[in-house]
Amino acid sequence: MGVIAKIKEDKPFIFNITNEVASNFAANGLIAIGASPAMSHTPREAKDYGEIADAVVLNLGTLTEDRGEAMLKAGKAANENGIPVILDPIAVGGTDFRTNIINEILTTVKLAAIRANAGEIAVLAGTLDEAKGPDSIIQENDPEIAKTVAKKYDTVVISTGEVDVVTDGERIALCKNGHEMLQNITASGCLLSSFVGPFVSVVDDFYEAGIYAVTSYGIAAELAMEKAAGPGTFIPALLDALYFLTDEKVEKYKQVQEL
Ligand SMILES: Nc1ncnc2c1ncn2[C@@H]1O[C@H](COP(=O)(O)OP(=O)(O)OP(=O)(O)O)[C@@H](O)[C@H]1O
Ligand SMILES: Cc1ncsc1CCO
Repeated sequence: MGVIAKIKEDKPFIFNITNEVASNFAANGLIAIGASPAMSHTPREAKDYGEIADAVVLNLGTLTEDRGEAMLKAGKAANENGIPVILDPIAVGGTDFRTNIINEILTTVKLAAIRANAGEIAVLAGTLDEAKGPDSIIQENDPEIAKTVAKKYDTVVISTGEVDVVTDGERIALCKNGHEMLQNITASGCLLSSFVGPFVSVVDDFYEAGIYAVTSYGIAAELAMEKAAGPGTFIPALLDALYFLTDEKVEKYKQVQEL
């Protein structure tokens, strides 16, 4: 059975501690691909959700003390139950508050994948001091930098930009699907981070799951732009394209180069 068909059959439960900019969009995107999302950010239910989810997504966008605490609790509960955890370290290096919590997550939670833009990945690698802001791309997407981060944290890295890099520290794929209109709406990266959730829940090899997720998302963006007039109409068109995406379309349109 194809990966998307399996997601539609399993309806994986994706627990998201995400930011309020992305929350509604990410929930809709997850429903569109066939997953079942929950968004919550209180530390009081993070452990319970972290124990029963099929994947957990930790997104540092609009960070608060409570959200940081909830992320650590959910991440640890997921680890204890063998549930994959995805980290989106938004604007790492930008403030001490978020950098410290991101470092605490990185050192105490085992991650299935880190999904971030190329600038954020460079900060995690130590080759750049700060990722400017949540929406910025300030850096060429360098596969070697992504590989360094994957090795450092023993995880899959999904480093996004015009070309997305997916690596587990050994294997590297350049994923070329996508559309620049993704840059003209907010939270397209946040939705992608949540979107990786259902893929790591149904594909055991998280590197392959990452490739399939970014490629599917990129193809949906390309198909959406066949209908959209600009950023405003692109958002619903992207949700439509995610809803109608199939494994056959992914096979037909995928542009993946393994190095
Ligand atoms: N120049 C580009 N051309 C085509 N697609 C792009 C380009 N830049 C980014 N993308 C795509 O946009 C999506 C989001 O990636 P991006 O690197 O912008 O994440 P981000 O900065 O974390 O986003 P956000 O903070 O807005 O949620 C990815 O699917 C990526 O492939
Ligand atoms: C704009 C914005 N601010 C905090 S999170 C977020 C969404 C994109 O990262």
